[in-house]
Amino acid sequence: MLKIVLISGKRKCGKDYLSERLQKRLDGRSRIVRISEPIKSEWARKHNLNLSELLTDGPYKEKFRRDMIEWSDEVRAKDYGYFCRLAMKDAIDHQAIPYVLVSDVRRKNDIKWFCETFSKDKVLTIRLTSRPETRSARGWTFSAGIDDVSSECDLDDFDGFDFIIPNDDELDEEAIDHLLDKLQLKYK
Ligand SMILES: Nc1ncnc2c1ncn2[C@@H]1O[C@H](COP(=O)(O)OP(=O)(O)OP(=O)(O)O)[C@@H](O)[C@H]1O
Repeated sequence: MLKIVLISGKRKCGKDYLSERLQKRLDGRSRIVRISEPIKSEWARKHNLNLSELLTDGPYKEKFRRDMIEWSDEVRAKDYGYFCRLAMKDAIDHQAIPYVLVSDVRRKNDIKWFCETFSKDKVLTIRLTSRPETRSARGWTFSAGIDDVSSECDLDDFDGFDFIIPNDDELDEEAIDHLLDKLQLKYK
């Protein structure tokens, strides 16, 4: 049965890290979907930029982050599901893979779109939290226009998460299995 896990958390809380750990443990039963992918691919096409560099975690992505946020907000204002729909297109076409891990959920409207589109019983929400010191040690520094806008803060006051997971320490295999058990996702 299709299950969609929506993973959110502030920058450098470990959303990608956790998604990859879960995917590895689920061994072929899951795929990772990133809402930022269609944002980046449309942005790259529009501005004739290098998409593969934009998709990696580095200075190139950071250089365009603020402008991409502003532009994608304008698109979302007209259609809040626009990027979620594009990001999920391939995943829906490959339903043989039962679990989808959405690794960069940032807004209440993202959650709303998934619940409306797939029904609430298929959707699980995770909020990852890390202390500011932990995030700094992972390379985060506060940037005005990025850390104080809705793409980063909209979910701060959302109180409907199914699971809130602290991520300050190394997650060992037992911790990953424990989380998968809580999510009721099957692994071997
Ligand atoms: N529990 C953990 N143990 C060890 N390293 C971790 C852990 N969680 C995250 N990291 C590391 O911290 C860094 C930031 O994590 P990650 O890229 O997953 O954050 P993110 O929330 O996806 O960030 P962003 O929103 O900026 O894309 C990565 O180098 C990742 O490997």
